[in-house]
Amino acid sequence: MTNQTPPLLNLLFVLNPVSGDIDKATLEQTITDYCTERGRTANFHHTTGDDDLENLRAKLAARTYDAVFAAGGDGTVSLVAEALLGQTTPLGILPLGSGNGLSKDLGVPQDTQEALQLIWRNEERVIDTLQVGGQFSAHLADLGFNALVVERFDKGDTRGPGAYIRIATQEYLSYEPATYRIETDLETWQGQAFMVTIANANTFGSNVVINPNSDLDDGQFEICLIEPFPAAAAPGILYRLYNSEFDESNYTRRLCCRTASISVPDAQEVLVQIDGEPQTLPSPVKITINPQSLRVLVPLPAKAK
Ligand SMILES: Nc1ncnc2c1ncn2[C@@H]1O[C@H](COP(=O)(O)OP(=O)(O)OP(=O)(O)O)[C@@H](O)[C@H]1O
Repeated sequence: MTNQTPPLLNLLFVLNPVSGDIDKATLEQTITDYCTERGRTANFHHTTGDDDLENLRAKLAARTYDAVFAAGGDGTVSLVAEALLGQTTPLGILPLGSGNGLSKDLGVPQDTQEALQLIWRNEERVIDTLQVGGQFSAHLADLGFNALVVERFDKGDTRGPGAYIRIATQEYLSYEPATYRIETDLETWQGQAFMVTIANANTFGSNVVINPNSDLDDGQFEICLIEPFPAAAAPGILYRLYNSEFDESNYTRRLCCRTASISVPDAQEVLVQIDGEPQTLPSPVKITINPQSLRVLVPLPAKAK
């Protein structure tokens, strides 16, 4: 569902200074100039990495904004989305992270100057979000291989896509898939998996399409399984993942559902990656949907610009 918005005049930009290893020294001035030229007011809030959700909520409680833009990667987008959950204020995205998955799913331009056009040419879309083990997720969460790589990435000194690929290659060589038990409102599946993705959206920031042809606003989500595969099958699986052919592989399956519970038999806790952030959660991990819970700004369709 999309709606034309009234002019957004008073804007808050939530800036993550470290995301994506991108220098943002001149970003505030660029945004301020762009907004001033178009009769908008730009306000700024910087994340610190500590108590960011509480601090942002306090800022939003103290003053009303017409829209709040996340200027960072998926973690920053998720932070702002959670602060705006269930409210009428829309989320805008300036993609400035390592991967920027949700912005790609929403068709937001990856170039900052082009993305800034969202402040005056936009429409609003209302999307679903998820609760994964009690934690908010606007985009994608997973257990298994990717969660492990994200945890190692998070502990490392280097950000950006190059560091992610280097760690993934190292971890793949020694990775042992776990057994998962997945109970949804419709079915039960148990078996070994290389990774288990809980998908509200379609595409990882790396452009891997883990959940093709699914909607962000259909009241349901998908659990996308990649089962253990021989090394010789890896290039074929990767090819399918980059070409929206997830269901065409012999090693993949998708469960579509409204609620789910995922456990690793005999494990008390599991490592879960949620919107790019690694977390250790008690097993089983329960997943529920927050239907139509977040307003997001998306570009106007091409013919309406
Ligand atoms: N000032 C800061 N100093 C250090 N870490 C910060 C700061 N502000 C936010 N963070 C941390 O940044 C992380 C979120 O980064 P974000 O996801 O936006 O960018 P990214 O990881 O580079 O990109 P992507 O998620 O697209 O791969 C969170 O872990 C958050 O705690």
